[in-house]
Amino acid sequence: MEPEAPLVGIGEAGTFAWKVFHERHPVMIDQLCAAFPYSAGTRGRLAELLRETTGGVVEPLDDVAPDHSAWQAWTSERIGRPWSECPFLWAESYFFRKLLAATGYFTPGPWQGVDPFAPMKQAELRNAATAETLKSFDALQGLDAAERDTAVLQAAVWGNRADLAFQLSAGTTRASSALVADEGGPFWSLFDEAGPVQLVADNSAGELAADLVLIDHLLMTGRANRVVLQVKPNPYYVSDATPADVLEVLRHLLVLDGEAAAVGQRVWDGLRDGRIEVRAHPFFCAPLDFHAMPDDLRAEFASAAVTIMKGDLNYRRLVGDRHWPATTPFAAATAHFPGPVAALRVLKSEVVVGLDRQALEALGDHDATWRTNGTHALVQATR
Ligand SMILES: O=P(O)(O)OC[C@H]1O[C@](O)(CO)[C@@H](O)[C@@H]1O
Repeated sequence: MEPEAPLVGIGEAGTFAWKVFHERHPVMIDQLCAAFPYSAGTRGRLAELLRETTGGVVEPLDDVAPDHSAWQAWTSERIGRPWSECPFLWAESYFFRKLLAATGYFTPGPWQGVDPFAPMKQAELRNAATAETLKSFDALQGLDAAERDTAVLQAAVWGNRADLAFQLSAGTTRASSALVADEGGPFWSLFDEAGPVQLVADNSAGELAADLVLIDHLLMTGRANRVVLQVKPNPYYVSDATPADVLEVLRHLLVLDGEAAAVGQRVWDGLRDGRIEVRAHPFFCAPLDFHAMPDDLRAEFASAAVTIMKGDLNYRRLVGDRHWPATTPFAAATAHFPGPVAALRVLKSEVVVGLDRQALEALGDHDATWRTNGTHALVQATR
């Protein structure tokens, strides 16, 4: 593989990453200011954040949050440099960290610890589409084992469409078409004997509910003897799941009927007896890819029988947020990862690897909107 494929950057006007900063972020900030009675000071800081990140230079953090020194290390090289020169992955993460600080999330006072994205996540959890997804879990009971494997996997993959940052520009009604890589067979063969599984979650609400169904299924079928559900330590990328969101989704499942409630109860019991554990390593909000993960997290993944990476952002962090040729083998792009790994993702950014040439030709690489418009997904797996 090419080790030096260029990083995706945010500087080139009109590119997908540039649009995230110049078109999507202003909409998101407007939504936040409509959802909360933020003071003029807070609104001013949010406006300044937009100005800084779309035309300014990288400014240091001015808060004293517990993660301040970690961020100093992650940002020191870029302070004073134009945002337009920054890699997309780095820039987006720092944007969200600064956004939290601007809302007072880290400052003692009434806004400390208030998740600015909570209203959106709660609305998503209670909307009609999520209700329909949760109701559809009832059908699992009537399926045979192979059909149930397929249904649970599909729900976990397509659940990743429920991403509020993405919906800000893509709209909510997209037709699903296809899996650009469909390695369901290799995915299930990773679980040839029961072992500990790591599931690195992405979004809350319907996606997290589908992830809990997958976790329950792995435990119920004896493929996993223990599952660690990794979530974000802080609100991030709008709808990413935090520990508080896990509880919110679980409580929501428990008051429903049917299979959703049954899964909720089994997950609750699993949390109580230790077969399921929720963790929120600080690195999951770092502006770095998984090549740079710290030793303790690497050791966690190394001790897992299988790690499942959910979603677009985790995919970018897994393979590196670079302009890889799409035919770069998934195994080569993830060779740095310390154990068997699978990716379940709806495509919402340009990065993709592991496609065969024929599939790529059929998709038409001259019009690359399939890479970013949320109509395509993938299941990839490697030992
Ligand atoms: O929730 P997901 O699947 O990680 O998607 C988030 C994606 O949305 C974006 O913020 C913009 O598409 C990407 O940067 C990111 O990869």
